Amino acid sequence: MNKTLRIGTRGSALAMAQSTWVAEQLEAAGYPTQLVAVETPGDQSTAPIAEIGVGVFTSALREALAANEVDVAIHSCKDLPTEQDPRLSLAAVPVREDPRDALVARDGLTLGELPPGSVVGTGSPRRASQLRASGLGLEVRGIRGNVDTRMRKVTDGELDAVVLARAGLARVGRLSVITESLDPLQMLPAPAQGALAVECRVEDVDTEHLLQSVLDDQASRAAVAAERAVLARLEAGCHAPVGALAEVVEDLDENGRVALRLSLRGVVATDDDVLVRASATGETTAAEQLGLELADELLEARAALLSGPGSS
Ligand SMILES: NCc1[nH]cc(CCC(=O)O)c1CC(=O)O
Repeated sequence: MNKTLRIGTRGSALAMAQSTWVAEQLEAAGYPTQLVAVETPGDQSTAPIAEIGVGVFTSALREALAANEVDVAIHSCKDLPTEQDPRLSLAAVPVREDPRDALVARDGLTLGELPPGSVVGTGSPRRASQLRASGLGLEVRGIRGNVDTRMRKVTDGELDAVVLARAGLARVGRLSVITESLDPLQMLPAPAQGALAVECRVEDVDTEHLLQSVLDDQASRAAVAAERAVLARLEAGCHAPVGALAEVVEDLDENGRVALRLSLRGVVATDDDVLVRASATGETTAAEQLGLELADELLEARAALLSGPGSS
């Protein structure tokens, strides 16, 4: 098979970097590619993402793919809605970037060095809840815009710091602006942060196999499946901010033998920024099940907290 693969991409610097990387992998494996620009309403809007919905960045690309205008769609996996589009197949989850959130602060400061009252910008309710729960006395302010717009607010002195996905900065070659990569204990990343999702049409099995064999990474796919299952069940049960992170680790299986297992952590915030946490370990082959079980644990713990002694 040597037809040119048409790769649909958004025009932002991050999207172009991601699509170019995928194209390079495919070209290196002997498959000719062509990048096709697709505009999405999410790139035009300046409203908070929490209001316009997470699908804004991905739906136009998915429509172009379903309509056979392109053969491959590349998304940031964390921007993808949790329900699979029945017309499309998630053909590959490539090796994931470092999933941590990153602090970009004035004067090279780390999170712990920011004095109480410092103003930290983020448009993400998940990051906001974890920042307010940190006990550092930080003031959180909502922001949006591309990486440069957000960072300019720090250099201009309007904000003391912003929190961004480390992976986004890595992909556009801007790791040097980071003043601290935040430990997941302090800031659990969004489900699937740092991972790409590569989709094709469900009936295009040749492309599906090709994408899978060249690009798919089993450990990244399992981790993302577990994290997105946490999100899917929590979306159904409440609308609170969610963080989740799964990692493939060496552990003992049920028979006491060393095996690669999936270690999963989750956090959900209450309306007044109390954080409820849970963790679990399971088979990499049952990633989704592990995520669903962890979500149930989080929902129960959250319900117990909200109805517990002290509340009326
Ligand atoms: N919500 C926008 C978005 N979608 C994916 C990334 C970064 C790359 C990634 O997480 O894969 C970002 C920017 C950010 O959160 O700072």
